[in-house]
Formats: sequence, C-alpha cells, structure tokens
Amino acid sequence: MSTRQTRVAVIGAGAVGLVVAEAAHDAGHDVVLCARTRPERLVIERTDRVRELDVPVLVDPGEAQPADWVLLATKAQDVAGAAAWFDGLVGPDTTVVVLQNGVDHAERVGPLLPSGTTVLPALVYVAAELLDRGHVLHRRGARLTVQGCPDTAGAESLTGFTTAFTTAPAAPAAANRTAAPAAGTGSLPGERFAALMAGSGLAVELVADFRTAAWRKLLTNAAANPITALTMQRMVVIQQNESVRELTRGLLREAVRAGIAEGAALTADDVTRTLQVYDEFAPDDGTSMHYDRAAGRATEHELITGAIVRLGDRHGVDVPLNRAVLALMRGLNHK
Ligand SMILES: NC(=O)C1=CN([C@@H]2O[C@H](COP(=O)(O)OP(=O)(O)OC[C@H]3O[C@@H](n4cnc5c(N)ncnc54)[C@H](OP(=O)(O)O)[C@@H]3O)[C@@H](O)[C@H]2O)C=CC1
Ligand SMILES: CC(C)(CO)C(=O)C(=O)O
Repeated sequence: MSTRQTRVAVIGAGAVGLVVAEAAHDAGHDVVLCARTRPERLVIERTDRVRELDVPVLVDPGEAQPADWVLLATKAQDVAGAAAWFDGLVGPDTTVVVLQNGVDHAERVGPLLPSGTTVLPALVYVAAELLDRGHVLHRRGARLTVQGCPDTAGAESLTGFTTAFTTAPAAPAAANRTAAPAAGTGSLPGERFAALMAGSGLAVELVADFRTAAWRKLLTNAAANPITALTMQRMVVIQQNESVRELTRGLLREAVRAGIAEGAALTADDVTRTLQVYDEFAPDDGTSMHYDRAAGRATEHELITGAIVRLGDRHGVDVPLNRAVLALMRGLNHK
C-alpha cells in the first residue's frame, strides 16, 4: 500500500511564511507556497548559512488543490484577501493554522472558512525580516506555540526567542512542551501539528493555557512593535533609551492589567519577563511593524495595541498610554 505525502499549503511568501514553508519541507511534506506575486527565488538567510528553498509557488488561487494543512502567514489586514485561496485549498479534512500576532486568531479567520473547518491559532516565536521579495533573514527564534491538552504543564516556562533553528530533529523547546506524537496520530489539532512539524527546524510547543500564552506573546509585541515603528529605530531604542524604556514599562503594565481582566494568568512579573525578552534581541533586530513601516506597508496596530485598548475598555481597565500610542499608529497609517 502506498501512502501519499501530507500536503501543506503556506499562504504568504513573506518572512514567517518562508521559514514555516522551509520547516514543513524539511519535515518531509509536499509543500506549496501561495503568493500574491511570484518571487524569482526563495532564499532563507541565517547568520551561519544561506539556503535556497525549492518548492512550487502558486500565484493564482484558481490553481489551488485541497491541502491537509493550510498555514496562513499573511498580515492580519490581508486575511480577507487571502481568503480567495480557501476555496481551492480547504476541504472537509483540512486544518488551518493561523500564524499571526494578536489574541483573536480564530475570530479573525474562522468566519471566512467553511463552517466546521478546524482552525488552530499559533503563536510565532520566529523573528524574521523580509529583505526583498522571496528573501528572508531569519534572525532568531524557532518556536511555534499552540493549544495542547488540559494536562499539559502551564505556560510559565516560555523562553522568548531563544530557541535555535536546527535541521536536526527538534529537541523539546521548554519544560512545558509535550513530546510530539507520531505523525498522523494525536486527536487534538495542536498535537497533530506538533507531529506534522517533527523533524523540522521549528519546535512546536503545546501549552494547556493558550489564552495566557497568547497574552504573553502579545506582551512581546505590545511595546516593541509600535515603538520601533513610531521611532523608526530598532530594538536598541528600547534597550538603551531610558525614556523609551519607561514608556515600555508603562505600556506593558497596562497590557498586563487588560490581559488579567480577560482571564489570562499574568502577574506583574510579566513586565520584567517581557523586558528580559526585549533585552535578548540584538540591538539591530527590528519588529514586523518596523519592517512594515520601513517598506511603506500598512501596520498591524489594530491587532496589537488596538486589542489592548478594546479589551481594556470592555473590562473597565484604564489604558491611557496604549490609547495614545494607538492614536499615533492610526495617524501614521492615515491616508
Ligand atoms: N516577521 C516576524 O518576525 C514576525 C511576524 N509575526 C506575525 O506573523 C504574521 C506574518 O508576518 P510576516 O511574515 O512578518 O509578514 P510579511 O509582510 O513578511 O509577509 C506577509 C506575506 O503575505 C503575503 N500576502 C498578503 N496577501 C496575500 C494574499 N492574498 N495571497 C497570498 N499572499 C498574500 C504578502 O505578499 P505581498 O508581498 O504581495 O505583500 C507577504 O509576502 C503577522 O501577523 C506578523 O505579525 C509574528 C512574529 C514575528
Ligand atoms: C517579538 C517580535 C518583535 C519579534 O520579531 C515580533 O513578534 C514581531 O516582530 O512581530
């Protein structure tokens, strides 16, 4: 009996899309990239090596065939446009993994999919900069965090962007990562996703309390992304400028309070922990929002600062610093 390869379609040939397409390819799957414009080459650069990825690229949604997995790696504001791919790619057995920032992945994408489609939100601990069309610099981090089963240990041991990309079979990324089940087994979407990516350069971490994990990831964006976009400086400005660091602490304190009101198990220690994550970056690492502004693209502020303000308002939590930053980000995007 012959078994066919698992079909994985990655939507978005950007920074995250290229890194996950490479990982799915290395894990032995039949990968296709779905792009808006065809890149001449697919190049993934790291400090120690440059690699060309050889996978087919589609630019016409009409050519898409049903996939077992769809890995959605566009910016949040491009989800509606990316939905053109769903008709061809998504069948009754397809799982759609949403690899984006924010805390409302399923609400964002679910309504655009056929009813009953399995949607798996994924937190992206991959820091990558698109240098040119089809050319990514993968700067650090090689971990995707997804919902595990309820008895998976808590999210307390999350370790920022320190997990290294390796082409050797992935080692457990953190104490709360459960072992990936054998490919094709595991009843939860997160467990099946961990099995899918086993043997690739990306570690898939399963957590019991995904809400808290998502807020912890949001904290890594809450200050760094808007500040680096507004100042047009990289992480150095948060690491070394005392006034900016004070603003960073203030933005994070507010976000922690909004997250707690939303039911995330955050504490005041999360402010210190997030500053430590920021300090682990190289001074010249940027953020996805900084790269967007540098390239003249729209930014994802509604998904990050906007979510903190919206949810703060819902729960009566004062978030004046985030509100001010949101106004500036809206101004920056004003057309
Ligand atoms: N970069 C990073 O370090 C990190 C990013 N993230 C998150 O990951 C998500 C992806 O970010 P990132 O990879 O940086 O974004 P990029 O802007 O680098 O890539 C997004 C890609 O999506 C493509 N796209 C947009 N619309 C469509 C469409 N209709 N069909 C096909 N492709 C489309 C864009 O194409 P085009 O070139 O035509 O615009 C672009 O290539 C975001 O939510 C981001 O916040 C999370 C952690 C870190
Ligand atoms: C935490 C950070 C800044 C790492 O790249 C990120 O998630 C982003 O750029 O959106």
